[in-house]
Amino acid sequence: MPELVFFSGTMDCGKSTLALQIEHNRSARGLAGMIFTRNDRAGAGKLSSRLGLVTDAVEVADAQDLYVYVVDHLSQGGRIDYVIADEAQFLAPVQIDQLARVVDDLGVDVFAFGITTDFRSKLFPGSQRLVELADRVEVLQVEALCWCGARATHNARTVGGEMVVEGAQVVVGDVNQAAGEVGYEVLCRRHHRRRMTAATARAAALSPDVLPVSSS
Ligand SMILES: Nc1ncnc2c1ncn2[C@@H]1O[C@H](COP(=O)(O)OP(=O)(O)O)[C@@H](O)[C@H]1O
Ligand SMILES: Cc1cn([C@H]2C[C@H](O)[C@@H](COP(=O)(O)O)O2)c(=O)[nH]c1=O
Repeated sequence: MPELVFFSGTMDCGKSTLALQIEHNRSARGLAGMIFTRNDRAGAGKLSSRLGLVTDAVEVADAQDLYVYVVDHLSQGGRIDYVIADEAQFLAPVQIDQLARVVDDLGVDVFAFGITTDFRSKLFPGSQRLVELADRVEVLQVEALCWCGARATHNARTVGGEMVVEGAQVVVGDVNQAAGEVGYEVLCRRHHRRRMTAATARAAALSPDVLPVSSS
């Protein structure tokens, strides 16, 4: 049975790497994939992983109908055995419905990859629709870690290392950004709730208030 599968996790947990591996394994066996992406850090029309691999992809536009795109490709004699959609959190809910239709009406597997929640721990609309429609939601096996060593489950947006909670839902960026820049850090829920990033935890540990009291 063809499936709509949502591979979800925090930022930096290996989603794009897995997407590239699925693409590699299937194309190595002569299967043809259609790869969609949106707002990849490597630029328009790219699917990239932090491991350095990158491949060309179709950059999805705002109002693009993904079902029609796939049907057009097939009717022009193209072949599509599976679809990969990376950065799927940035797709509109209606585009997720179109991907589900690709599975149901065309019998093509769709593998979608994305983060579930934003920096405020609210669902992205595209991810919400994926959770609602997917045949399976798969959490990636290689877990990203919070600075405390616990499994990271949440994405924090940072400015100069400090967590911020105001701003637009979509700001393309990366983890480990230079000081002063807008970046992201993955945290466990406990530290996301307390807005405690690696930098603020380090600063708190160095604060004189928490140094051991001298006996002299
Ligand atoms: N220098 C490195 N050596 C080994 N693994 C790395 C290195 N840099 C990144 N990674 C791996 O790549 C993962 C990020 O992969 P990526 O596909 O870009 O993540 P995602 O798409 O989920 O944001 C990290 O969690 C880590 O496992
Ligand atoms: C939490 C959060 C993330 N983003 C952006 C930042 C990155 O460009 C992508 C996630 O990419 P990754 O391959 O999973 O690392 O999403 C955003 O726009 N808004 C957010 O709240």
